[in-house]
Amino acid sequence: METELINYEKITRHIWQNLYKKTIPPLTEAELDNIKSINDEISVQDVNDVYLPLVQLIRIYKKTMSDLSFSKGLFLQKIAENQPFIIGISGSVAVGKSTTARLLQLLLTQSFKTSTVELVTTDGFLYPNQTLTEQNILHRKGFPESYDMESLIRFLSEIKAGKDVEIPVYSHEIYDILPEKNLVKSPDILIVEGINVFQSTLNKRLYINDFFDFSIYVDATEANIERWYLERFKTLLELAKKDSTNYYHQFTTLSANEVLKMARDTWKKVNLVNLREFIEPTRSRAEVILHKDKRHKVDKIYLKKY
Ligand SMILES: Nc1ncnc2c1ncn2[C@@H]1O[C@H](COP(=O)(O)OP(=O)(O)O)[C@@H](O)[C@H]1O
Ligand SMILES: CC(C)(COP(=O)(O)O)[C@@H](O)C(=O)NCCC(=O)O
Repeated sequence: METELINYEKITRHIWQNLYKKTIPPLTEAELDNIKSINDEISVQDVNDVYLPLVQLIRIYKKTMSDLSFSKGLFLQKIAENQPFIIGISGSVAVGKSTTARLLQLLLTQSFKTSTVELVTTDGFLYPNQTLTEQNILHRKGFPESYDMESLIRFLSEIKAGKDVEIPVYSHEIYDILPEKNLVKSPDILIVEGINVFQSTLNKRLYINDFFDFSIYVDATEANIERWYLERFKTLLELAKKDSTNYYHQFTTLSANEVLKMARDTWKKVNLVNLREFIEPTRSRAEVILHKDKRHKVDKIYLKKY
């Protein structure tokens, strides 16, 4: 990991948490309640020590992006359009991407009071089960070939151009793309979260990173991520018990041991393979790497130097 991250500044939590400490106002009760509504396990200490300084850093990137775009406009003797600021968040399945993304959406909404902040997950760009089955790659769901990357890039390009865009939605409950679409109204800030956001189209001509103004990789050890995956799997099955339309309902009659075996199998044969072959190799495309310990507490931060 250390040579791979040669162009990163490694920052301990202790140093990071003291950055900007005096300029950040403490969270209000209402703001704390909002955070707990995302996931009541999120540590308030982490929000204060790690995520609020991160928001300050994003503020710097946003200002720089807008200054550059203004200067480019002067050079071209054209009035620069206001472009949305796009943040990409990647990492393994079950590492905590969606929790981080929702937390960041909330903190950015609170911090940039006049800006709209939208969040999109890239699972909506998975091919529908029918297409995956026709191509005999249903078992490869989550791997690069299972995503319609051209569509994802078209979406990002339209958002950059300031348009409202309709996108497909994936349901974990149904385990497929839903028939209805979601309208993403042209935002000031867009967060795009998914295992594939630092990857390219299959022909390697276009890289999704080119659309990002800031990017985060959420990192942890394989053993911890596996544990979070297994725990989440158990919760999903619990929730599916009463809902016969849920994809996981069919597994709710299995014994606890059988469930554990099945989840371990999926982790080992699908998600771990995907992590090692296609997700972790994209880690060094992120501006910031947030490394979490076994309790989801961020213990190390890496910031790209150049
Ligand atoms: N900061 C956090 N604090 C506590 N639990 C977390 C945190 N981030 C993620 N989790 C838990 O870890 C599991 C995986 O998180 P999730 O955001 O669903 O991952 P991903 O979107 O990467 O698949 C979930 O059970 C979630 O509740
Ligand atoms: C839909 C996904 C490919 C996307 O992962 P996510 O962006 O939700 O982390 C993944 O959650 C998934 O379903 N993988 C297939 C193997 C499994 O059922 O875990």
